[in-house]
Amino acid sequence: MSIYTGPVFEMAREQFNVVSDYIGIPVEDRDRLLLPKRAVAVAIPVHMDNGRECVFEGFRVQHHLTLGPTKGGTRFSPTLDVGEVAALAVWMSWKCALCGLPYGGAKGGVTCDPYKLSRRELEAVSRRYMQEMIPFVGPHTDVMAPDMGTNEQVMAWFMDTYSMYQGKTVTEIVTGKPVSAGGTEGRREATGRGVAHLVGRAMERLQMNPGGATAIVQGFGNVGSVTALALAERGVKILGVSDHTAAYYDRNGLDLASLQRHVGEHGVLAGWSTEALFDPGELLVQPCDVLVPAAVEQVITGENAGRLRCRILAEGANGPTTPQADRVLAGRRDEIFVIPDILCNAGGVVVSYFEWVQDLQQFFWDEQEVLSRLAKVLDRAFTRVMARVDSDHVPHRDAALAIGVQKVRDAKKIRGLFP
Ligand SMILES: NC(=O)C1=CN([C@@H]2O[C@H](COP(=O)(O)OP(=O)(O)OC[C@H]3O[C@@H](n4cnc5c(N)ncnc54)[C@H](O)[C@@H]3O)[C@@H](O)[C@H]2O)C=CC1
Ligand SMILES: O=C(O)CCC(=O)C(=O)O
Repeated sequence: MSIYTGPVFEMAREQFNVVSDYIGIPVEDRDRLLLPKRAVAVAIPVHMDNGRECVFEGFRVQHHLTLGPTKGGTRFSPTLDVGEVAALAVWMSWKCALCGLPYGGAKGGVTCDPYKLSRRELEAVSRRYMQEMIPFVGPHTDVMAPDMGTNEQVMAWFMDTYSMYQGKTVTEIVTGKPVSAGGTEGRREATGRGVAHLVGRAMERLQMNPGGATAIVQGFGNVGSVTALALAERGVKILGVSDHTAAYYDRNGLDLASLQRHVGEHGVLAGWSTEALFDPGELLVQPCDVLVPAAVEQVITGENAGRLRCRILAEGANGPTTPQADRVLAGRRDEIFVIPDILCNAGGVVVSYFEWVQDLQQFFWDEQEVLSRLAKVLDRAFTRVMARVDSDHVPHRDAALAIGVQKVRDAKKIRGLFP
């Protein structure tokens, strides 16, 4: 029996099969493309502040090494399992290939609740996780980055731990580090800014004006908060936001600066206001021009997809939309413009690629250079996806996935990995 089980991996498999049918990949070639090259599971013993020892489970899944090292984030979440990590690694592969990055996909993480760990405990978990992973990662093997539940500080601890074991500083072992520790300008904001940039491209195509448009954002961490701010900078009014502790809605628009101050002080949205409190489940189906799921998987489902009242669905999160929802949305193609996750949130890994390149060269760019290169890569990917949608009349997700999957398949074929 496969170790890759669970609803999130099944979702990645179903999407892959839909696209394989579309581009004609024989059934017997599919496992070679879908099943990860390697999966590592480690135990992470940590002395907790209460004096007890707690052993956390950690994972790293490297999907394929055909185009270069593997690349992808690290997730700290209480429900994480190897099936979810593998799905996220598979999606990283298609994303990197779609954007023309010289990487395979990877993902990793620890089954823990970062909101319940003290700073000392978080540092201990982070350092021990990297220490256990040292034999399996490297600047030309597998390069980690942040994902849900981790941040620049965790990346700095990863880099420091790896470097201590090498006896020298190896900044290129992880991306998403603070600028002061060898990171690049623009990485922290890259995913959210990329989402807003692509919303802008979608609006151009739909002949919509961002000034006066409205948005709702689920998730108010790195991706959600930066997306909300970047959309607001373009003139979009933010009507609703949520995180795992609270949801707020105001049809006149929310005060983003105040929300950000609150999260900066308290770490979560809860406690910001009593008047604007809203039912989190209902937030996604409120009328708006742009809906941005920027938190967990599988929030747009077969049940609520028919009730969405947005014009653009911009998938900041990985895997927010189930295949059942995709079937509903396919029937609503003229009403809802989907920017699929592997395109929509690619800004993060694109700037991670720039960070890796800069670290390898020890030659650093200014923020303007990072941003203009980011826009170029995202524009190219957007144009390619839209060209495929126009020529083949397929849903946007299928077009994006087809480009990514085909690129990996071609590389494997030319290297002789298929009979
Ligand atoms: N950080 C990055 O550069 C990238 C992140 N992503 C994806 O974006 C999503 C968010 O990641 P980050 O912002 O980095 O994580 P984060 O840890 O900074 O923030 C996650 C946010 O989601 C909220 N959240 C968690 N469960 C929720 C729920 N059930 N309902 C509503 N909100 C919930 C949290 O409270 C928090 O506000 C994930 O799907 C991640 O894989 C994708 C590409 C790059
Ligand atoms: O920046 C990276 O390398 C990966 C970011 C990530 O985890 C993602 O795009 O889902």
